[in-house]
Parts: sequence; structure tokens; C-alpha cells
Amino acid sequence: MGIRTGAQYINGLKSRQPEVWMSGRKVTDLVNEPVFQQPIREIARLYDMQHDPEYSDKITHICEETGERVSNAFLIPKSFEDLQARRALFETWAKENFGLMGRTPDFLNVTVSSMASNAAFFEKYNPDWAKNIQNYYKYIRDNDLFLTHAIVNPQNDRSKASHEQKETFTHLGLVKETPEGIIVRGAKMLATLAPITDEVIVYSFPGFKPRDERYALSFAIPIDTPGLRLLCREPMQDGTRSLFDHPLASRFEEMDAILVFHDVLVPWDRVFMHSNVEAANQLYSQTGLMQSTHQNGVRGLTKLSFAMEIAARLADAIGVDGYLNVQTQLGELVQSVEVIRALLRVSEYEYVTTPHGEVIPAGIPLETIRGMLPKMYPRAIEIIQTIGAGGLLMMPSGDDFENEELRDDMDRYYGGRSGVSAYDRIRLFKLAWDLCGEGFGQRLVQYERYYSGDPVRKLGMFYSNFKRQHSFKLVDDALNGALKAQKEPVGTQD
Ligand SMILES: Cc1cc2nc3c(=O)[nH]c(=O)nc-3n(C[C@H](O)[C@H](O)[C@H](O)COP(=O)(O)OP(=O)(O)OC[C@H]3O[C@@H](n4cnc5c(N)ncnc54)[C@H](O)[C@@H]3O)c2cc1C
Ligand SMILES: Nc1c(O)cccc1C(=O)O
Repeated sequence: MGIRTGAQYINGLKSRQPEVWMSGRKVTDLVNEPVFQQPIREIARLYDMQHDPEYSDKITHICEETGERVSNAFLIPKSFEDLQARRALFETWAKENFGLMGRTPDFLNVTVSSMASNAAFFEKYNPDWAKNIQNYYKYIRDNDLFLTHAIVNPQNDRSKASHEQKETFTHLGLVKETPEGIIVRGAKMLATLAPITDEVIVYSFPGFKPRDERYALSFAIPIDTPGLRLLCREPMQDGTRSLFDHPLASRFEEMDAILVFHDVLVPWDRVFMHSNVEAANQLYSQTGLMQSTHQNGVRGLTKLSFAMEIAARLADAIGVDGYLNVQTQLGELVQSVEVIRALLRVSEYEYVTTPHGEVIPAGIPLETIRGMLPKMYPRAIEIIQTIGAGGLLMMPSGDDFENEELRDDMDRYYGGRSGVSAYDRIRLFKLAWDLCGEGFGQRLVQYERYYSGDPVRKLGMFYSNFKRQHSFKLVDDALNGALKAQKEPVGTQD
């Protein structure tokens, strides 16, 4: 089939009935559920772009194997140009939602592509696992599927290993093997956009301990697989708030869900790994999952740039950008954007070719983005709050603004500097408040901090890996140089 349209994506959603729970009720009509309608529209729009002549050649390509047009997320890059083609997709889609939707289909499609292109890793442990991940890659590529992922065990007690939790199946684990597949039970978090996806893939960050064997698994199943229950967090918008009042929150909220598996059957051909602590702990570093970090980086750059632009427009609208303190905050934001932009470029220009010929962005700059964005983005939000100050809290609702009795006051007292009307200022400040004040905006801060794991442990791992690869030779050069200089009599140099 190749690339889908938005309508085909929506028809896919209509054809399934996953068990979705939200606000104390079972959601039975997903596509007409007010909370999900707008995000579904946003994802459908991305699918439609694949067919739009303006974007098609930029974000899709003809698959060598099938001759069909497929998303660039399924490209296994073999050159710098391929990396750029993939980036073009990330960038084009991120710009459609200002980088605020992190888990658009490209994210996991890239992840699975890199797992499949590193099938040799799975082969080492079990040839069936390698075959399964490769077939799964082809399946989602050829059907242009949208995946969610759940890779983190629920918090419960982080001081204990999976096998030491209160109950055997608090963390998702293997119950038994059957002729048809494996039966799994327990929970995994935190599957963003799960209710409106086609499939879920499960794997884990490293950290399993001996005796955690049953929890060391990876597989993918349709989101409506019997026994799989999706428990949504409380929605941050009810789907009825106006676009005037909430221009971002009412469009781009990504629902998050805990997945609870009640003795779910995973067919053998969908099992990528099980009962192997060593394989599960190596999966992340050995299968090029770094490729998804390329998507994260491009998307994160768009989001940070958006925050920077909002801060600049706020400051301009109320005439405060001539003050030194405001200028230094805005300058800091522009420089943050430039740092991320430069790091992305370095990662692409200094790409690495793997032994099997895949071209991947350089890891250290991408990891650096991952370490810095969790600090830069919250800081950008703090700056928006600081520059907007009380003005962020004085904005009326759209209904107030439309009320003829109030209009004169609004026009008089809500305008900005000369040339900025009350209407323009109110709209701008509402945009800013969605990003820096609403629950929607706070989730986006939390997302930037945690979407790729705990930044504390990530930075620790980053330094340990860095140390393994570097001998800090400049220090030896300096020490040896000092010894040499000491021995050489003065005047012997040219
Ligand atoms: C908005 C949002 C969307 C997300 N979307 C997804 C998704 O789609 N799919 C998915 O799988 N995951 C998703 N995640 C989950 C994300 O992967 C986790 O939040 C992340 O891995 C951090 O784990 P945790 O939240 O369980 O924090 P914890 O690991 O429980 O950490 C809690 C605190 O304790 C500290 N801590 C815990 N253990 C240690 C330790 N061993 N050493 C030192 N400090 C420690 C941490 O530094 C942190 O401050 C999302 C998260 C957010 C916030
Ligand atoms: N963002 C990530 C995720 O959600 C799962 C696994 C890895 C990452 C990552 O950025 O490396």
C-alpha cells in the first residue's frame, strides 16, 4: 500500500475498538471523542501531506524493495543526502505543530527502522527475533502505521529491581510460553498518543538485574489486542475550548496512557526478544536507537525556536525589549537555539557509517542536545513567564472580547505599544499562556525533561561512554611537553 492518507488513517482507527479508559469511562467512539478529535485531525493532516505535491518528494521516497512510495522515516540512510531527506521529514512535520507533538508517526517509525537495520544484534541471540523485527519493519512501512511505545516500568518502587516489586507482575513480565506465542501480564508506561495509534511496541531501557529475566522482553501488537487496557491520564482540555482562547492547547494535546496487560497473547512472529537480561540491557546501545534522537533533536529545535519567537514577540508587543535585562534574556534564548541548531548540523556532517553501511548521525552532539534541551526549554518557559509577567493573567476570554458592552474598554486597555491592537495583543498573550501557564504547557515542559528517559542517569551514562572512548590525551601532551621542555637546554630550539 505505501503512504496512507489522513482518511485512511482515520478509517483504520474506526476499524478498531481498543479498551481505552478516560475520566472514569470507557471510550467507545474514539474518532468522535471530543478529547481526541483535534489530535486525530493533526495526525491525519500529516498523513495527507505525504500526498501533497508541495511536500511529497521532500518527505517520502520510492522504496527500492517494493517500488511503492513510503515515508522517509523508513529510509535506512546510506549517505549524507539520505540523512538530509529524513531530516526534511522531521522538520516538515514538526513545523506543522511547532514541535509541540513529540510522538508523531515518524518517531517510532525511525526507531523500528533502526532496530531492523541492526537485526544482526537480534540474530546473535535468536534468528527468529531478527526475522521478526525485519518483517515487522516491512509491515509498518508498507502499511504506513502509527505506533506508540511503552518502555518504562511503572514507578512503584524505584529502589527495587523488577523481580523485587510487591507483586510478580507489577512490572510487565512473561507469564508463560504457548504454541501460539507468549502470554504477558503487568504494566508499562507512558504511552503517548496510544489511544489514537495503530500499534504499540514494547522494549526497555537498560537496567535489568539478574533474576529479572521474565521482564526482559520486546514485542509489538495491535493497540486493540484483547486484554490490553489503556488508562489515560486526566485530559488537560475537554475538546470544547475555543481556538481563540487556547490556540495551542486545543490543537496539540498528546494524551499519555499507562498500558495494563491482562494476560495478553503476543504471537511468536511479533516477539523481538524475551527472557534475556543481557539482550534487553544491550538493546538500546546496540540497535541504533540513537536514530530516533535525530527526530527528537529536529523536533526539539523547532519547539525551542517557537518558544524563543514567542518571547521576542511578547517583549516587542509591550515595548520592553529595549531594556537590558529583557535583551539579555532574549539573547540567551537566541543563543540556545543556535547551540541546538549547530549541534544538529555537527551530528549530521560528522555522520558515522556503520559496518553494515548505514549512515547514522554522530552520537555525541545528539546526546549533547538530549542533555541540554531539558535545561534550555524550561528556561525558555521561565523567560516567557518573566517577560509576559502579570499581562499573561489579565487576558479576557474570547466571549468577553466579543461582547459589545466591553469592547471599548478592551480596545483601550488591552492594546500594546503603538501599532499593536488589543485584538493582536490578546491573541499573542493567549498563545504564550498556553505554552507557559496552562496544564498543556506544563506537560510540554515535563515532556522535554523526561521524554527520553531520566536526564540524570542519561548524563551519567553519557559521561561513562565518553570516558570509554577518550583517553584525555591533551593532558598527556601537556605533561610530556613539560618534561621535554625541562630537559631541553634553553636556546636549542630553532
Ligand atoms: C510527557 C511525557 C511523555 C512520555 N512519553 C513516553 C512514551 O511515549 N513512551 C514511553 O515509553 N515513555 C514515555 N515517557 C516516559 C519517560 O520515558 C519516563 O518518564 C522517563 O524514562 C523517566 O522515568 P520516570 O518518569 O519513571 O522517572 P523515575 O525513573 O522514576 O525517576 C524519578 C526521579 O528519581 C530519580 N531516580 C530514579 N532512579 C534513579 C537512579 N537509579 N539513580 C539516580 N536517580 C534516580 C530521577 O532522577 C528522577 O528525579 C514520557 C514521559 C513524559 C513526562
Ligand atoms: N526518546 C526516547 C524514547 O522515548 C525511547 C527511547 C529512546 C529515546 C531517545 O531519545 O533515545
